[in-house]
Amino acid sequence: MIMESFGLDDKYIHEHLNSTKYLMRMMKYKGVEDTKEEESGMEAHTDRNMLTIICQNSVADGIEVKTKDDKHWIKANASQDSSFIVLAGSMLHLLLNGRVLSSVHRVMRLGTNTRYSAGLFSVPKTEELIYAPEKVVDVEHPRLFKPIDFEAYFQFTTEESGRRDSKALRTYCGL
Ligand SMILES: O=C(O)CCC(=O)C(=O)O
Ligand SMILES: [Fe+2]
Repeated sequence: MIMESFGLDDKYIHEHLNSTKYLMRMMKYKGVEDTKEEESGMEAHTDRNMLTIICQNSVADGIEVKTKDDKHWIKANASQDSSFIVLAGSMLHLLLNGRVLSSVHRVMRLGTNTRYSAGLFSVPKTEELIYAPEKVVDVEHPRLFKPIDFEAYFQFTTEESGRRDSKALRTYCGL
């Protein structure tokens, strides 16, 4: 499991799991008119939650992930072995002190067929402040973010149009 490989023990992981809730969302994207090649389905953004698992129907791939150098979009097609796409959100980026990147992604509507997707979003429960544990902080990896209240951060991103801002986390609580 991802957290164990970062040296976090069972106790920490259980506390973390107990502090997480799960939301499931089904999404439907209309196909484009056959005169058009492709159109936006969901604009570029970074998920604000912890971890997202997306399952998209084979009719239309759709999800594209931005490369780290910010120059290209790559189609994030589910492989033949697994039909899921896993995306790290801003909260996982904060929790692991930047060691996992939360990718900027978007949905494109390609072709005339309707695209359906199902997303499972793990979301921190609001009572707990979220911060990187000492295990992932050291001289080479100084603490990047202040502890935050997820709900307050979420609110910030809606007010400051931060959903479109891939640097919203840094702006809000960067050290
Ligand atoms: O519908 C999809 O495939 C992805 C949706 C998405 O990125 C989101 O809801 O954050
Ligand atoms: Fe997303």
